Amino acid sequence: MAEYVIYETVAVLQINNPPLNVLSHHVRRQLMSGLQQALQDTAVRSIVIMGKGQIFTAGADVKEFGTEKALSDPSLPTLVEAVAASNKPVVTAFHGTTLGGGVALALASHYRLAASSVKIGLPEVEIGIVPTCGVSQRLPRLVGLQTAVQMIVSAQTMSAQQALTTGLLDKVVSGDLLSEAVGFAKSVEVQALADRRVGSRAVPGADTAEDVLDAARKRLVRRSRGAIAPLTCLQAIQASLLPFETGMKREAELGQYLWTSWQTGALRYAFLAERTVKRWYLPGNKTVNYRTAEPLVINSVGVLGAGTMGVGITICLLQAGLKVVLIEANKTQLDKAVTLIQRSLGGRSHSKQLSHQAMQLRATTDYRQLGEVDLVIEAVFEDLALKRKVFQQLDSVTKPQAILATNTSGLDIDKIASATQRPDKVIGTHFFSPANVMRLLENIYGRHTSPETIATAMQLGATIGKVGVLVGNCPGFVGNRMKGLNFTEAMFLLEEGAEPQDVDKVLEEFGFAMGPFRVSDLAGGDVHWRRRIQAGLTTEQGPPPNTPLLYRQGNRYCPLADMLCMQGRFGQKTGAGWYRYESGSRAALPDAVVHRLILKHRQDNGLQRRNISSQEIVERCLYPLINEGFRILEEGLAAGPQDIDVIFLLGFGWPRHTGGPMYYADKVVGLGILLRCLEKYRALHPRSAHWVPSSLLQTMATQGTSLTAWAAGSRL
Ligand SMILES: CC/C=C\C/C=C/C(=O)SCCNC(=O)CCNC(=O)[C@H](O)C(C)(C)COP(=O)(O)OP(=O)(O)OC[C@H]1O[C@@H](n2cnc3c(N)ncnc32)[C@H](O)[C@@H]1OP(=O)(O)O
Repeated sequence: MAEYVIYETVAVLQINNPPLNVLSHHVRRQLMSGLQQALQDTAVRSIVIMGKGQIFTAGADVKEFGTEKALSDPSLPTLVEAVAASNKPVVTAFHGTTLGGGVALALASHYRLAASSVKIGLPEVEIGIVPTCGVSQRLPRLVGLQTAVQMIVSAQTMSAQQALTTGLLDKVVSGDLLSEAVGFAKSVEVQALADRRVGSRAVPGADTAEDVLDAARKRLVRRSRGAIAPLTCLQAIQASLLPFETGMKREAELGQYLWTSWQTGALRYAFLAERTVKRWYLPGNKTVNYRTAEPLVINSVGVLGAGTMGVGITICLLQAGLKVVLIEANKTQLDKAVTLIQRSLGGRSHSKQLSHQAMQLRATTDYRQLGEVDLVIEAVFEDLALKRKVFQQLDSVTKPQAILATNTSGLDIDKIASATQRPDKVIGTHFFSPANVMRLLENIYGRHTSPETIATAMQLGATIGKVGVLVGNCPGFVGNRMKGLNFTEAMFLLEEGAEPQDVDKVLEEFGFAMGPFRVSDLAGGDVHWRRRIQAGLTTEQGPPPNTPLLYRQGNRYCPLADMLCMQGRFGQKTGAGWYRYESGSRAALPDAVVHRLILKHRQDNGLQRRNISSQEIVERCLYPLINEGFRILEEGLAAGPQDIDVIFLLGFGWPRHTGGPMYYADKVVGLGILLRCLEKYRALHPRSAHWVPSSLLQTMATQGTSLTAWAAGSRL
């Protein structure tokens, strides 16, 4: 709701819709009625709009989007224009965070005041919409095109000081916001309003406008990769160079275009899915969930292994204010790690002083120092035997109630847990590299993992700023199990006629930051080669004895990746992989050596080259992965499609504007079409088991059920 209070001549309208004061329909109705009351009351000479609670407002109510309420009277645009038309001065005074529609209200007001700690932002582009309600027209008039482009297209927040400097704010206050705002409103009651209306101003620096817009357009064409919102937002900003009323009409047209696009739905879904997965439960037993399980309090964490992952994990733990004991047997490696950590936390660069966070780190070669920690994250080399040995040791040196987490990207959690006397306290915490940057944490529960252990790992993820997704235990877990198929098919495409750069280009145009071959070169081809060797699919010298070159363990197999690794071509780190790299450069250059290798492989094995369409590349690389996602749901290894989608959005660079693999299958491709496509490729490639459609997909496609609707119904 919104509250209405009079302070002498000032009417104060306070939004009170906890926790985030979103501008839901009932709030808009009350704000509108308060505004009308203030305009009619002759004793009122000025109006203040502000928020109660922790923030001013998180903007329009995203959960209302797509429902009748979003457009019900008064809609947000109607309310904003009523504020703009007020013949009494309106002062918007904000604190905490002010986003989207909140900024629209402020820009329509005659004066803007903010607490010094405020963060102001326009996240609309991230949910695929134009900042309408006049934002794209008023903001450039107030702060200039350059800053408007920066704010609208990057969606980054601005501090109060920056907002003051750019002219977005009239005043930053440090005292009590309500009394400051009331005092300020009183002081402007006699001022003329005409030149306070932002819509009546001209855009400053209009003579350099084309240069600014051109540069932004070029940047966005390069970066957007299929997402339509950023360029559409830029078009709306460009319209601010037109007369205000014409620009507002253009803003509305562009707003409508995005509002009705499928990408908006996908981006909104992604926003909500990231929050939905926090409400975790065991797919097979919903009684074990975020409400019933209590996390342990974690004050100190041990990290075992000071390699790249161990360092990244340590940094995020320290950044969250936790105490960390970092253990590494190799003293040189340990010292190197400590330097990296201290540098990353901002200590030691200009002074001898360590940052407070860095001081919470104890680095040692002595395992026994783990005696007092509440939880250990093991981050040693990805080798089951080694991890089992380490867990045995951990079991004996840590206190009995300590939780033991393993950072593995696919090893069996139960086998690791069985090396200890406390399998109930063992859990997988799969961090993604770089661990201090990537927001995903895939948490894997084993057969014996207790609800308390799960709750603690999920809570720890939130504490260190990650989005934790709970999944069941299977080879590769959810992410790598699905992702592996993408690479498998990408290689088959090479056998059939494509080059690595063809496949990468198509998937980059689809929206991935990097195609599978560039990713492989970045990650290092040897990592997966070792895994294939461990799985008995290949050896360091080539196929295992008596094994056909193109088939392994009953399935079609492409040996090209193994052949590259046997030549020491591991990717960027060796200067050559699927591409070649000139010294010191990360630019992937097509390599004649790889071209000839593929050609010879085709000739030696009688593989016919054919032209492969972009559509086939997309279908072949993505549909098996999606099919595997259905199998994962069927096997009860993920609570819902949102969990899988969040894993791919945050861990594997899946283009956000498509919502994630499961949303994309459901809402963009269509389950019926997906099923028919899988059946087509299954007939063409009978020796690849991943083309066999999952029974869940078959049932849903045949019954015409929507996956996302089914999931929304079953979620806690
Ligand atoms: C019709 C007019 C069209 C255009 C003009 C106006 C457009 C807009 O205003 S679009 C909306 C712009 N705002 C956002 O996109 C807000 C995004 N929200 C956030 O960034 C964060 O929520 C936050 C920084 C504001 C707070 O973060 P945090 O404290 O971590 O909380 P959570 O993110 O976990 O959120 C808690 C809870 O609130 C729900 N929520 C957040 N924002 C909105 C919103 N704008 N509308 C509806 N609900 C919102 C969020 O989903 C969480 O709830 P659940 O756990 O139930 O999902």
